[in-house]
Amino acid sequence: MTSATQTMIRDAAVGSIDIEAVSKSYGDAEVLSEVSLSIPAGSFLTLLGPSGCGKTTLLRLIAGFISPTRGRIRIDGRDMTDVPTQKRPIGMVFQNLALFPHFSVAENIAYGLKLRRVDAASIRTRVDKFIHLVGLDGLGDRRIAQLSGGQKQRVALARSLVLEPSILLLDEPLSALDMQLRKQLQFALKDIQKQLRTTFVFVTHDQEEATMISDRIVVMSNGHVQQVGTPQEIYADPQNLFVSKFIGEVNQLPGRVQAVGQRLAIATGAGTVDLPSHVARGHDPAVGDSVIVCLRPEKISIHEPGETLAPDMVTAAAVVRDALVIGPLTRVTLDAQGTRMVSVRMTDTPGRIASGQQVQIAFPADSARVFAPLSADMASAFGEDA
Ligand SMILES: Nc1ncnc2c1ncn2[C@@H]1O[C@H](COP(=O)(O)OP(=O)(O)OP(=O)(O)O)[C@@H](O)[C@H]1O
Repeated sequence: MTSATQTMIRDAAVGSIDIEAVSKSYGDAEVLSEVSLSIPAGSFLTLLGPSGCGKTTLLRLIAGFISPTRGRIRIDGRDMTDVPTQKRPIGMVFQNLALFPHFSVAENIAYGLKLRRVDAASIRTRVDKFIHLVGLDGLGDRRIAQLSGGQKQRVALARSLVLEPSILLLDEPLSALDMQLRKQLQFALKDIQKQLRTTFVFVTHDQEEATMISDRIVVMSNGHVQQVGTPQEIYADPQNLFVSKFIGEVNQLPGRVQAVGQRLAIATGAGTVDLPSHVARGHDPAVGDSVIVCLRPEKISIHEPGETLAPDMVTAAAVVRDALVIGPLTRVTLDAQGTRMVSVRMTDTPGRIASGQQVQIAFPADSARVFAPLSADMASAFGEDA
């Protein structure tokens, strides 16, 4: 880290946000329901969910563009619910950049400082610092019209950050960029956030993007928070079927509960599976309940029929449909007695895999998760009937 960036590091104690039981209605329609969320100062938090789930509404509430119907919003412990936007310690970056096209990069970045009547020498130093921070060295004199989409987005970022807000709100800032540029900017954003320790609240509907850049993710649907956690927690231990399906790929075995107690016996199309009862999430399954057994593809291993496996492995007979090599990983699609399953393994894993091959698939019993089926409104987010 350069000494220039060191001087910009803020006190990590500022920039915390507390959202307390916030609801927002438009007419009869409640678009956010009782959302409570604590965002620590200096963290990178992402609001993730399908279109229309309320991400932008929550961001606009934090910004103060709109007011909650119920609930309070605090910043650094201070009630900001009725404080106007310009008095909140907040900067914003949107997909629509609203840069001044005929101004240079430096003039765009300097704009907010000039409005604040900062002296010319300080403006020059700060603009140079932030041009460097966002990786635009040497482009200060370029017109905005002469920049690529990614470079423009970097200017927008610098223009907000140069005002040194303790919180930066970012609403799908990368969604107009092509994949490669998007990846570069994701790394740049994460790096800049780490250096400055500004609190970033980032909105996306792209789960891969959320997983790449966030310290913590808030998964939302239909105006409700479904789960808050690190990307790893949310992937490894989703608390309901919506989160499980929304983050990463998941195999689903619909089934009916046959026995409960210390173990759960669940009859599925691929046979009866016997699981420890602690793998159930979000509900206590009862005998007769319809449930969905979920498995991440990397938890499913492929073996010769009849091969003896460890006692904690759940097994089922299956036929290989196809195997696709994607660099270091091979994605194997299987038919487990009528249920489509996907297994992902390292390409250099020993053992032959060929279409039509009869195999035994297996997974550790405690790697499964058992959920209640999706409600109709949640199923619609995946284009499904419940
Ligand atoms: N001013 C408004 N008046 C009425 N309804 C609104 C208004 N603003 C948003 N909504 C509704 O609130 C819901 C949440 O909208 P919001 O923009 O927060 O969703 P989002 O998760 O950001 O979606 P997207 O990813 O598509 O931007 C939607 O059903 C939307 O139609």
